[in-house]
Amino acid sequence: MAENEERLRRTMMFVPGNNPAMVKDAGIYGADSIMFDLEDSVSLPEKDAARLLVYEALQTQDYGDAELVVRVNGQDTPFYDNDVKAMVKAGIDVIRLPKAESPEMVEKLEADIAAAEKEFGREAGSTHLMAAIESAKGVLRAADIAAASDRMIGIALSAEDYTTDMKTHRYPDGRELEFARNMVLHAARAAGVAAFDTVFTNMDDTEGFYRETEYIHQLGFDGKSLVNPRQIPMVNKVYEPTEAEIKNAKNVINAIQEAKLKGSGVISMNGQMVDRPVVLRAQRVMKLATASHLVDEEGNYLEK
Ligand SMILES: CC(=O)SCCNC(=O)CCNC(=O)[C@H](O)C(C)(C)COP(=O)(O)OP(=O)(O)OC[C@H]1O[C@@H](n2cnc3c(N)ncnc32)[C@H](O)[C@@H]1OP(=O)(O)O
Ligand SMILES: O=C([O-])CC(=O)C(=O)O
Ligand SMILES: [Mg+2]
Repeated sequence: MAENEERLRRTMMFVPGNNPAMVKDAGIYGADSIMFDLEDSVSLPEKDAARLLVYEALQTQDYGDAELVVRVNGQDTPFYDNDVKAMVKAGIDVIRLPKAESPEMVEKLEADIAAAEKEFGREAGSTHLMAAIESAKGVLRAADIAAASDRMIGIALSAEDYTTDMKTHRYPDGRELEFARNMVLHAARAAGVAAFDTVFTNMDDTEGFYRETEYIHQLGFDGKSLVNPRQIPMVNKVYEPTEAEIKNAKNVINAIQEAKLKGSGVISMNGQMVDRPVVLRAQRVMKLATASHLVDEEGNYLEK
């Protein structure tokens, strides 16, 4: 799973699986991950048609470097088995389990994926999975859910269903989500997987979207689930390191390389101690700077 752990996942865009135009064009907006939805954006009569459409698109469309994810229907629905089989057969990168409430649910998905890989001649272990936490039960078991499978790439908070379960709704200040956000984030970090914040559904409230994204970026989330392509550049903007952060990160990496040549793991740079955590943070800044096209191949800041 090494290559997945290293992936940037700032933007994971939902694409309704029953909408041919959206499914076809989903690759043009530059999302880090494209998430085809077979669950709540697809009405019951359209479930089979959506699965067929996404299956076909995965065979024929070029989605570039984007990670391809599908949200299957829940394990308590008659659609789940066919969803998992078809998506593994099509070679999807990641299956997202909605409404995850226990590690046993993740283990079931893992077993179902493994069986499908065998049935359809896919490489064993090549299909990854993630879980969406959408209820009080799920939040309270987030740590066990996040650690339940070697195929796990991340867990996501799903606040629309979660606030319904909690008998509240979403407020502009997001205080109703504080506990869940912190639980999901800590569970993800403890398990060494990615953490995704929930969707923001008011497309006209740009200010509110920026406020929420800045907040979850500050907390430490890897990124957000999105519902609209207009949200992608806004998230990327928030995750873009500043010129000062990039220049400092480059200096840190240079300094630690020099120190290593002299056999030391810790040095002082402009009076500031530089050790492993500082270097790891600098490496993440450089990765985000590269993704934002803000540095050249040597990591030098590109003046705008
Ligand atoms: C609680 C939950 O489960 S949330 C997850 C499930 N929900 C979803 O998946 C909803 C996904 N989003 C959408 O369907 C739409 O973005 C809506 C309904 C929210 C807004 O739709 P619109 O007002 O038409 O969006 P907008 O005008 O910004 O669309 C601009 C372009 O982006 C496309 N687009 C919009 N949303 C998406 C999307 N999620 N994926 C791919 N393309 C999209 C539109 O088709 C349109 O393309 P065009 O210019 O070629 O015609
Ligand atoms: O995963 C998400 O953010 C969307 C979702 O299903 C929810 O909020 O219930
Ligand atoms: Mg939901």
